[in-house]
Amino acid sequence: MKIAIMGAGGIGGYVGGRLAEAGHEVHLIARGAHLAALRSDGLRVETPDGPLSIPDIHAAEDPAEIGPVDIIYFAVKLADTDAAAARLAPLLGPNTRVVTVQNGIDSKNIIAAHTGAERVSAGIIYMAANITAPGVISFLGGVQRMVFDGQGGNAVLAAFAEACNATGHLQAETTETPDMLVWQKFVGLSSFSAWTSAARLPSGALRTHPEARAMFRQLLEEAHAVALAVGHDLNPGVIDHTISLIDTQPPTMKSSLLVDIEAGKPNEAAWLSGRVHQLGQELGVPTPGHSALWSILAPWADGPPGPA
Ligand SMILES: NC(=O)C1=CN([C@@H]2O[C@H](COP(=O)(O)OP(=O)(O)OC[C@H]3O[C@@H](n4cnc5c(N)ncnc54)[C@H](OP(=O)(O)O)[C@@H]3O)[C@@H](O)[C@H]2O)C=CC1
Ligand SMILES: CC(C)(CO)C(=O)C(=O)O
Repeated sequence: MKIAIMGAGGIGGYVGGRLAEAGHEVHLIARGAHLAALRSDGLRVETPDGPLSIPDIHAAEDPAEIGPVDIIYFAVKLADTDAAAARLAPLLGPNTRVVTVQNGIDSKNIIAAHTGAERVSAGIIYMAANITAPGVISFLGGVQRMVFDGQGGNAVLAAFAEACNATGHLQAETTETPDMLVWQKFVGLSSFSAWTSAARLPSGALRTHPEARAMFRQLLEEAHAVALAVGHDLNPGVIDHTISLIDTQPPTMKSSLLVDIEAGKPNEAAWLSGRVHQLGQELGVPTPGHSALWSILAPWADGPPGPA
């Protein structure tokens, strides 16, 4: 398949690298020092099973250099979504689909405003990866699973899921109920990311602490109540499911939000815990835990606060 990766960071760089390794025509869209390194030295992905190196990966800044593709795998941070989606036109052919597994509940609508809703397949990804140096992605190991909208058996999306599975690393499936999955992840991740980021601690140090553990459940309950108020009839089992998921992951696990804060980067808190707080206010659903943690995280949303 011909695949463009819009945003070749932790997620996009890893997924693009695996698909290129499997022989697909993958074009990474990047910028700045990362683009320069991709062009001069290629892509390097560090994994617990050893490094993956693709010296001749295609890397471009301008989508017009690439032309129409089968799949646009859309993986910029949420704050960059509108600007990046506005640049997709040269990549669109008659059957092109845009797969977004970005966190939060907003990316589908933002992208659709530029491409038309029929092209956008939204979903979720469970994996942890980040850029550790220009041209270098680090995958920490563990789960690497994505699920995205199959749009009633769309052939391009089905072929993309098959291509991912055939890498022997990525696990992909399509679903006909993507909103349910996106909201389930939103409930879990808005809570997990605020919990780990406000404490500046990985999950292991929090999940064994009784008060911190109780706060995680409270955050999940609040986000679940917001989802119900919006009209997403999520099973309350999502709360225990998320807790047991976190309990079975390595104790060193951090949210991508905490990784960004520690790296001094802008972060997605406004789209996660901040969004739970905002929806709670609008819908009259109490969210005291999220509101408190969002007030702690908000000054860091655009990067480290300046001097007082
Ligand atoms: N990382 C993770 O473990 C997980 C992330 N996610 C979600 O996946 C999405 C992507 O996250 P992640 O991979 O961490 O993000 P990264 O910040 O690692 O990568 C995004 C990349 O996109 C680049 N970019 C942004 N805008 C443009 C543009 N207009 N043109 C070219 N390049 C651009 C960024 O460049 P620059 O650095 O210059 O801004 C950066 O290199 C997010 O929504 C995140 O929540 C979901 C699950 C886990
Ligand atoms: C918790 C995790 C790593 C699960 O994929 C995630 O989605 C994130 O931190 O953004």
